[in-house]
Amino acid sequence: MRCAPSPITLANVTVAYDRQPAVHHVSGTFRPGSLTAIVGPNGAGKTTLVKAITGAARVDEGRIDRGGLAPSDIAYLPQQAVLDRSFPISCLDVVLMGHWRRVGLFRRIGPTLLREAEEALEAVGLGGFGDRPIATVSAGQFQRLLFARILLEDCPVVVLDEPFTAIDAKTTADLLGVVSRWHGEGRTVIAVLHDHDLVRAHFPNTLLVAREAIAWGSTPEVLTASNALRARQMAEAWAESAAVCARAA
Ligand SMILES: Nc1ncnc2c1ncn2[C@@H]1O[C@H](COP(=O)(O)OP(=O)(O)OP(=O)(O)O)[C@@H](O)[C@H]1O
Repeated sequence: MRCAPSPITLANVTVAYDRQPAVHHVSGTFRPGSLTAIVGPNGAGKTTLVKAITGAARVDEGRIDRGGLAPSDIAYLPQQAVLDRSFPISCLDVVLMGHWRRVGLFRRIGPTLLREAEEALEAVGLGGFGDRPIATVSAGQFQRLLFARILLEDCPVVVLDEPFTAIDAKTTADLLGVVSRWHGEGRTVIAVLHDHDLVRAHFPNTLLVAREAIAWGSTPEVLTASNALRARQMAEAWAESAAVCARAA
């Protein structure tokens, strides 16, 4: 790992689009080496929150303390829908992009880096796929590819947004194995997920969001029927046309 993970602390974090808060007043800490699921109804602010954590969205109020880590120390896998697979490059090229933080865009990729990329492809079950154009791989194979790229990035913090959506059971199981490997290596892993059974089985900690943090702690304590009901009620009560958050910061 490039460096040790630090706690990531959210203090009263609000993120807004056009002054309309998407998620607000979230406080809490992702401990170093923790494995946390972020769950909540559609439109609850999960993606917005992880974008703020990775530095991809601006925090309007409050603060995110990454404990000295830069946003570039955080590997981020966005939702599949935002990724364009028509780009004419090979699977190996995609994985090699995982090196750029360490070597820059223009340094020659030598045999060691190339071998690491091939090993990453093997690790996600895509040995031999290096020369394939990305337009020819399935959605599940492409997700494996993106996990291989994160393997190369070697970041202390990994943030995944809905990594198993539209992915079959075998691919999900294999990629959960990679998540478990990252956790075992002491990295901090945060994943936005919708499948509560999967969260219960594989994620020790959970943050339940419905525009604000409904609960954050150990998964069995967070994923209760009463918290789920509260989250649903909060999400349904949210008026999209509501004015700027009225609650005092
Ligand atoms: N770029 C944007 N501009 C304006 N509003 C946005 C933007 N992105 C998200 N929003 C709004 O912010 C709110 C939270 O969206 P977000 O995508 O963070 O929720 P989510 O919990 O990840 O949802 P889902 O589970 O459906 O992916 C929604 O009301 C959404 O319409």
